[in-house]
Amino acid sequence: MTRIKSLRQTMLVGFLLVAGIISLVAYYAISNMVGEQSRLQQQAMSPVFALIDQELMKPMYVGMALAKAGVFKPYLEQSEPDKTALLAYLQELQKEFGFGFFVASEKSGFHMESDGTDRPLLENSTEWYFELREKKMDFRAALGKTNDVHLFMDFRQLNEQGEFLGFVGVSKSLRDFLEVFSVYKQKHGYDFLFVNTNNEILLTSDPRVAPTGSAVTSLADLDWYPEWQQVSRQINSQSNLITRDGRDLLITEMPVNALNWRLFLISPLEARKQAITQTFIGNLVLMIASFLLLYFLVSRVSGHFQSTVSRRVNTDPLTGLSNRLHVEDRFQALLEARTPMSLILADIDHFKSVNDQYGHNVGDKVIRKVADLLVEGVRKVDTVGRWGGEEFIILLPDESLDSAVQVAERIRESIAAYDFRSDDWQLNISISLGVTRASQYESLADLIHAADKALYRAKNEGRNRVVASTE
Ligand SMILES: Nc1nc2c(ncn2[C@@H]2O[C@H](COP(=O)(O)OP(=O)(O)OP(=O)(O)O)[C@@H](O)[C@H]2O)c(=O)[nH]1
Repeated sequence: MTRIKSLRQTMLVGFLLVAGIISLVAYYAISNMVGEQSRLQQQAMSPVFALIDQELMKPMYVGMALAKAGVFKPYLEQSEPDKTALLAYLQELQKEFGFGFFVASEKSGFHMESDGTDRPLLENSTEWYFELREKKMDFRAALGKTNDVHLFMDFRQLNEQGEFLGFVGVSKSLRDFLEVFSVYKQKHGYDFLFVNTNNEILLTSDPRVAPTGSAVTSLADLDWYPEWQQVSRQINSQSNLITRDGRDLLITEMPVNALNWRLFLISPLEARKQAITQTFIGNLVLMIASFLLLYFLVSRVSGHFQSTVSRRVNTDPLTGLSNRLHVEDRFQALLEARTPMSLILADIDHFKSVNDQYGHNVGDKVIRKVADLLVEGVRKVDTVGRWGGEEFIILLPDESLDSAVQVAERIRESIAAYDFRSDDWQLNISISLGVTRASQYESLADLIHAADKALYRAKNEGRNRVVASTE
């Protein structure tokens, strides 16, 4: 009972241990995946912020600072400003910051750029100026429609009295953007698109949809956009997975508030998948190892349980010999295998007087010792069982009656010669044995009946002897 209880406890502890390991591994696996996903997400995003900052925000803030400081106002307030000095100033700024600067004067009606361009402000050639003036816009970032497309950031200029003086600002060639973008694309593996409120693509790393002097591509013209829009509406997410031509694309939308634009990041998932697959394989190996451990533990525990149970079911508790059940099973197995065998039935002589004289404990000790001597006297293939109180049975496969009689005789002698003793007792013990041989298809009961008759004769003939069955 105690053994079963401790077995149960071991199993419980084992299961708890393995459940704990599996939970830990699962937790570790999930947090690893999430961690990996976040790492990749961050890895993808951080260069984008650097890009926006360096390529867009910096020109915008420089333009804004110059406009606010009013550095061009002296030129804008004069009807005939010193254009040579103005151009020199614009060029100096371009050299300093690495992008273009421009001034468009309402009073003297010209538009001058740091690359030397100087053109009159006319409704049919500088529409942007008149459009911005009409709309009274303070700031706008837009593409200039010339052959060499530029991004212009225009800042409105007013004098002290609030009268309109013109526009000043910065410009960057789209070619410059494309160069920077292709470096980013090569390094980080994704495309990006900047679109304005009209969904027009203003800046992009994809030359196929980059604006030209004559045409601007709309977001709606891109093959992935309708599906992306539908998914993002459905699940209310700005980051969605789209499959195009067998490729998984993760497309993320982010607002660029300062410019009133939106940025779309299009990243193919192959590289990300590889990293996640690696993490997954690592976790899978851990999982399998845990399951193997669980399997190992369960089979160890169940194996132990099974052998304990089968030992308990098949063994006589006093002697450790096979019990009746096991002897019967063993006999059946030999019968089915058509193995010829002999059978010995042995009984301790005058055992009642041992109990009566020395008590049951001494009687038990004698029974145990006789059992040991029986086992010592036979082969490994033979089965020694306790049939009743002081009665034993031995199955001897492939043994003829004569040799079984010889075995019985040897055992009898060894027991008769053994000095059964302890501090306060000493006994002469003998056994009587009946031997029989099984012919095919005989039942165990029949065999025992024959052996019992022989044993009965041995007892009658004076005990401490072997009698072979004559049946
Ligand atoms: N100590 C002990 N005694 C047992 C056990 N099983 C049976 N006995 C005793 O064994 C004795 C068997 O006695 P009997 O069958 O009368 O025969 P016997 O005294 O051995 O005499 P013979 O067999 O005729 O030589 C009885 O007293 C039983 O109580 C056991 O497990 N332990």
